[in-house]
Amino acid sequence: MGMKKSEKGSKKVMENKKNEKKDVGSAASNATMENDSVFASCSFSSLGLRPSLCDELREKLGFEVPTLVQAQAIPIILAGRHALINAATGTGKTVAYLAPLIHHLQNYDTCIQRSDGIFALVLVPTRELCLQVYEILQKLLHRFHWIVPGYVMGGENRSKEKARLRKGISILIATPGRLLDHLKNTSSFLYTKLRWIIFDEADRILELGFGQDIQEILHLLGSRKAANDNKESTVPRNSEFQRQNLLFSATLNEKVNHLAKISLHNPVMIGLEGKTRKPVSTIESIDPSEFDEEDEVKYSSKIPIAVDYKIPTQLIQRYVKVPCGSRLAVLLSILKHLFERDTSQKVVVFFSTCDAVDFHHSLLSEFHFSTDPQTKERVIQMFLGCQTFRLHGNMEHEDRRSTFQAFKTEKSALLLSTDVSARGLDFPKVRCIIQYDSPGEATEYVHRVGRTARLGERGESLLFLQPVEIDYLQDLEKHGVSLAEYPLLKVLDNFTLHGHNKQVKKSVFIDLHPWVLCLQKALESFIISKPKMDELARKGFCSWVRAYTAHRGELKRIFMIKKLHLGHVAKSFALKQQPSVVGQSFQKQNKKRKRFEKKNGLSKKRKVARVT
Ligand SMILES: Nc1ncnc2c1ncn2[C@@H]1O[C@H](COP(=O)(O)OP(=O)(O)OP(=O)(O)O)[C@@H](O)[C@H]1O
Repeated sequence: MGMKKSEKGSKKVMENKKNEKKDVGSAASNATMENDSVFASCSFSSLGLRPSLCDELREKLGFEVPTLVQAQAIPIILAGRHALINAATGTGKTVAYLAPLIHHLQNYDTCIQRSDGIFALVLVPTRELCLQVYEILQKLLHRFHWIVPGYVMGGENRSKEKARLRKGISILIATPGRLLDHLKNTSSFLYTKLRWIIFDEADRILELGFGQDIQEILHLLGSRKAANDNKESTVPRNSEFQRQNLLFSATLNEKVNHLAKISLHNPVMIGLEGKTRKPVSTIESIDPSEFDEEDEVKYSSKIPIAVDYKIPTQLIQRYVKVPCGSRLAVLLSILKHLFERDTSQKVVVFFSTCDAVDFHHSLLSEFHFSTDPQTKERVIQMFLGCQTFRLHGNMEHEDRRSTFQAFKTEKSALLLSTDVSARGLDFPKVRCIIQYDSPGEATEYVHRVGRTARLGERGESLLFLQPVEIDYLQDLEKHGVSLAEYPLLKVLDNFTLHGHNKQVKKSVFIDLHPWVLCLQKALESFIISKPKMDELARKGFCSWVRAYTAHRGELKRIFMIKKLHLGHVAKSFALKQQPSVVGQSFQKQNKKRKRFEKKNGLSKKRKVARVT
């Protein structure tokens, strides 16, 4: 390779670096930082990217101008700085890191070769995100055929991955577990020329419990420094370049702090306005030359964490308060309303467990409904006329892959998913996000709703809360997220029940609303008539209760299983009775709940509410 062999090559790299540093300032002045706009008023070439790459961005991805985060991050990354980048969901962070890598790799004097091994490593939390980044990379590298993209991830065939690594990959996208596996067991995996390590959705990687793996990966790659020390690991490596590590997420929390400390050297912060000692609202203020030794110590010892999360300003965020026993009927009603309002649209519903996804998926794929049970000639039709997909971590790898691709390309469809879809996935034209099971941490709320309203497009989100969970809104408020109430009764009143819709006085109580009662009855009859569905409902119920008890920290106070009536939870799975074989722990929880109700006089209140 050129720069390894020739002095001229390395001189050129140095010269390029100097020019890149100069470019930081000039690009900065071109990027207009308007708060409400997604795009910057400058061109990709003014950020310092090579013309051929700018052509590729335009021709292969259709990107004419950079987004704001791209305008901020690209010059910094081109300048070789470590960076921590925080920007709202759907604002173009992927290309913000891919473009500078490709710029550098196409810039080398002599073309890089497969035998050089990897130059850049992108770590992502999920398989779907791995594939998504790989696809974008493939498109961007179309004309730069000598730069080889590749991926390794859980679920794939190890030997095939080994073979691909042996042949050589220049930019590798990986999930942490599988990467560590190859680092330890694939002798032909060459990473002596590794120059960039990028953590996409850094906080999620850590939340998924990959912290230990990441430390080991950084250590094996020779890119880890001790937490209290700015020196990098002494693991030998053969690289003419300085390492450059980058951390990206729409939500940076305390967990990222340690990772930043051990992996970033004198980082530039982007998108943490007001939280850093030096404001970073303009690029000029983060000119690398401004950083001194004192900054370095401060920045590396404590990364400022944004308290307020960035949510697309055009997103309409609402919550709906639903009594536990009516949750299922209300979910189905809202979905029906959405797909009748707009027959061509995409909606994602988030659940807390894989079993809950399976149950609701089977139900929605099979449930028929007639609003007129009296007439002889009943018109029985599918309750929802749209195509329904499911996605979760317990699915077969290939099913997961095909669902992900199919939902991407569909024009109108419903996706039922666990949080495996919450991070980074870019499904075009998703119009509405429903969080049927609450997300727990506010960060997850932000990422789930971030699957809509991407890149300035419109979108709406709806959070289901039970009356006893309503304090969760305050938790979101603490992060600057406020939600308006969804007009549920108005939506329910619009459904017609043949035979008695005009006469029936509409109820102000959701659980006594005639439409809800009728639908709930039909759902329960449907489940009872299908043993397979009944089994799925029971499994869904059990895993839901387990997940509910797993809320952590502060949230335990809000999501308390003992505040719930398990019979009502069973109703939300269209089960007439609470499953009897639910294990000792649930029975214990039930007793606890009863004691709690007795102590707080809740059971009386409940009875009163039912009478009214
Ligand atoms: N400069 C651009 N011009 C037009 N479209 C763009 C541009 N940059 C990115 N996009 C598009 O914007 C969408 C969001 O981009 P991307 O997935 O990179 O966002 P993100 O910030 O990483 O989101 P998340 O936080 O959810 O991971 C994608 O569909 C992408 O193709």
